[in-house]
Amino acid sequence: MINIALAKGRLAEEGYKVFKALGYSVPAMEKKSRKLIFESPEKGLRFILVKPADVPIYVEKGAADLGIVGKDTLLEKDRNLYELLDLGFGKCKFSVAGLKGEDKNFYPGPLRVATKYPKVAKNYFLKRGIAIDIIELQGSVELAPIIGLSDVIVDIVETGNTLVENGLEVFEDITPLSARLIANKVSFKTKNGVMETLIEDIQRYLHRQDVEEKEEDLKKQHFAKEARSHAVD
Ligand SMILES: Nc1ncnc2c1ncn2[C@@H]1O[C@H](COP(=O)(O)OP(=O)(O)OP(=O)(O)O)[C@@H](O)[C@H]1O
Ligand SMILES: O=P(O)(O)OC[C@H]1O[C@H](OP(=O)(O)OP(=O)(O)O)[C@H](O)[C@@H]1O
Repeated sequence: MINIALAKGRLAEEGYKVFKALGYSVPAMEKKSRKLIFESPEKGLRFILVKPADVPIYVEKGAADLGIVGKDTLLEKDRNLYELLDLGFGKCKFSVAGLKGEDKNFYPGPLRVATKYPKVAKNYFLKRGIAIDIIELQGSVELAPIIGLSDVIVDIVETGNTLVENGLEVFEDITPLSARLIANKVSFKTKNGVMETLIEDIQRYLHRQDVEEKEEDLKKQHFAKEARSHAVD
């Protein structure tokens, strides 16, 4: 049996879609419920739904053989495991942001930084040689600069809507992020045959997705060109 830890929330949904597309569906998972564990003995899989921040520890300790989690969580938790694949969904970035128009020179500091990701923030500002005070929050970090709790935030930005709607803007981008497939180091060796098949299946699926996306882009470009040429006629 292969145990797979999925980060409850947006990544679990996308992650499950990958397994479903590969024929490893577990119909019970598609129903709305409060269940946290789903087995498919005939397919040799068991999915467990855990808090995003807990996925790395489940995998490091071997409670899960595989996991799907954001690169943001991997950078923050820094656990001893294998990062196998970039799954291409859950795309966003880590940024430093603050009140619009207040992108001040960060010196002399210390800069007050509100974040759910203290390790990432410390590493980033350490490399920049900027002294900081971390204000660790569990969410809604965009509030901190608005009410004067911090000078800036370090957080995930996807569309940028949360920043805009709260009168903030990106000052600096730190790094791009996306969902990753991770593995327990021992399971990777001992359950090698089954794991390898699963990983190869996922790789083939990602490749197909990539090709389909490129074809779709080409089609869009073609139609846009046609529309432009008709407009000129
Ligand atoms: N706006 C976003 N766009 C794309 N991916 C995101 C976005 N926000 C978060 N993610 C990714 O999804 C993961 C899970 O985020 P989600 O919002 O579901 O849970 P969370 O708020 O981090 O955790 P919790 O449920 O414990 O509060 C993040 O770790 C990140 O990789
Ligand atoms: O750029 P956007 O598309 O607006 O997305 C960014 C928002 O998404 C995440 O919040 P989440 O929904 O996880 O809520 P949280 O504040 O509880 O972390 C992140 O912390 C930002 O607040």
